Amino acid sequence: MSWLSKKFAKISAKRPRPDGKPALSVRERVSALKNLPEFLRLIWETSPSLALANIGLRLLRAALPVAMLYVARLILDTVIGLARTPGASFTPIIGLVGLEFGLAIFSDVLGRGVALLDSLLGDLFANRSSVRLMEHAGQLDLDQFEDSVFYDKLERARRQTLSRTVLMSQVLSQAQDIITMLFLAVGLAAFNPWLLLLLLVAVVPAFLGESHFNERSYSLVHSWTPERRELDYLRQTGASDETAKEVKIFGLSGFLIERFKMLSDEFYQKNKALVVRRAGWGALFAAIGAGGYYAAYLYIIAQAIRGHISIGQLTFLSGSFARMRTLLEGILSRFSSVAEGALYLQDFFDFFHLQPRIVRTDDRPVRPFPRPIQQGFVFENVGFQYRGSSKWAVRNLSFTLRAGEKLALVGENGAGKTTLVKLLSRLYDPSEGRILLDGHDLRDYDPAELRQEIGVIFQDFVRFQLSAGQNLAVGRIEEKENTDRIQSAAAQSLADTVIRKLPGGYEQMIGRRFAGGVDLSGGEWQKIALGRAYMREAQLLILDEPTAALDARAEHEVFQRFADLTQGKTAVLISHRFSTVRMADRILVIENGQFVEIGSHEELLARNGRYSELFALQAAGYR
Ligand SMILES: Nc1ncnc2c1ncn2[C@@H]1O[C@H](COP(=O)(O)OP(=O)(O)OP(=O)(O)O)[C@@H](O)[C@H]1O
Repeated sequence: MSWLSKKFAKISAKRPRPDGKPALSVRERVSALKNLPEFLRLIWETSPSLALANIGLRLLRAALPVAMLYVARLILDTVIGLARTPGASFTPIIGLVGLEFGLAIFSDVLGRGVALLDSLLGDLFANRSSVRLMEHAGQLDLDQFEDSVFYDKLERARRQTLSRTVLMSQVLSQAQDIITMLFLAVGLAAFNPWLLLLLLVAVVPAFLGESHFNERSYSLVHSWTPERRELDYLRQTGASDETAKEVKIFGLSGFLIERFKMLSDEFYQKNKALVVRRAGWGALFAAIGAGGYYAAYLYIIAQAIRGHISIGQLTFLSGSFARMRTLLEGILSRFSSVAEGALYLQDFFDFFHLQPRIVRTDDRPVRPFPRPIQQGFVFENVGFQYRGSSKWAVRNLSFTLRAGEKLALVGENGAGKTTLVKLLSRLYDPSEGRILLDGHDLRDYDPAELRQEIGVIFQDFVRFQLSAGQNLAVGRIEEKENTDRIQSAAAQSLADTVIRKLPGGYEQMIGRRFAGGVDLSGGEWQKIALGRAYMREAQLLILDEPTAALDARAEHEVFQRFADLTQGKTAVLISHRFSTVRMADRILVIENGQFVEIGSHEELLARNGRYSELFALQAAGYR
């Protein structure tokens, strides 16, 4: 078995069988309907005026079919009457035909009005949902983004924002058709109530079939969310500017395509089996429905032949029956797709029910943030495990980051340096132990205020596809219009030398994603990202390998400036270059997430421990 097929077999084994027992019980499906009131409330809030207009037009539309059938009946009876009376006047028939014409035009106008309002309301709703989605995602914790179950929820919610507008039209059309049905049912019941029963017999099998297949289809799509996400990822990786370079160099195209084909083919086959069965059963149920209609038709014809009803009534009744059958079929099958839509809605709401844990809560009194920080940060036996990982990324970490000191973190790849920085900025909370700021747990401060006081530039900083000025301004987005501040941050981080060379200066779009964008070298991007740290008036600055891509001269200059510009501020530096590290007041060495030693460059060299060993190793490389 190849590596790929083994991995695939593992995935398939984990997934509930879509063609086996349904993933969701009937009770769950019915209970999903409880999401509809909340959904309708959201639609109403999107635009009460559009929603009201929509309901008004639909109510009018609901009454039209019965009115049109009734006019048609009058026309026929009048025609037959006129045919039997030689020399009779045409006037009544012209009036009736004119009325039917008017109703037809009115119906068309109403139909277009409803479609227009649906589309406007749907667009507004989709926009509003996307905004809510982004707002909510912005409040969630970083570790929630690193969890694949969360990602599946996010993915389903994202897909929902657009397709829910379809559900909206369906729910409204459902209400409209039910009202039309009631009007028609009154006429039919007055003639013979048994016809209503016959109608149900003709339609119910189709409804049951539809609901069954809808549920299967939902289970299939639901259980395939991770793979569909992978398919999107493969499609994106196989054809995007960001990956093109490595895909080409390593000849990965075939590998990606093979994986894509395998996954997409399996989904296609599963889905095909389902739709083929659905089509077969659908045809059978449609035949039962047609049988019911023709039985009723025969009965009504017999009544007309016996002279119990007029020809006009015959048309009215058979028209009502045919119309009701289509309506009822539509209502019932729409009911199951509304129920299905409500299931998807559950995913949408599930995402919004996810709550961040790192928030300001009422059960802990919030301390005002110290300005300035007096003592500093104390790590007390801090340990952290990433979600879903049994390994400790850091453990038993105890040390002090004094106020105003420059602390460098040294350790091999994977030692836990970035994790430590994420704990310091409360992107995560420790799994054990605690971090104190001026003697109080970090959790006693407002996380938003804490983050305002911390400026972090990560090694994998984001290359925003925005203008050069905006790329700096993201460090303090409230100041995006403050050109003086942006330019001074650029000067401090040496980004000004990069921006000066750009044809559009600060307005120049950078990155290649959009038209007119200019790409930068790794070091140039880094200088710009570094400028973000200077945009902030943070008391604690953290630079996680901020100079890795800089040349030796630029790095030296950056750190000279950094030392000057952060006078009196607390700073944490992560670097693999000892020439940089030695500039710090103290150096903390960690290994496999554990504390090894701490002290100044000279102290650590004198101690002859791990630091001096690593230092000697790097120095040897330069000799
Ligand atoms: N999001 C994550 N989920 C699970 N494990 C993670 C995650 N990020 C890091 N780790 C693990 O935690 C440990 C510490 O990683 P960390 O990124 O803190 O190391 P680092 O010292 O910054 O490394 P480097 O010098 O390579 O940047 C590593 O074993 C890593 O595999």
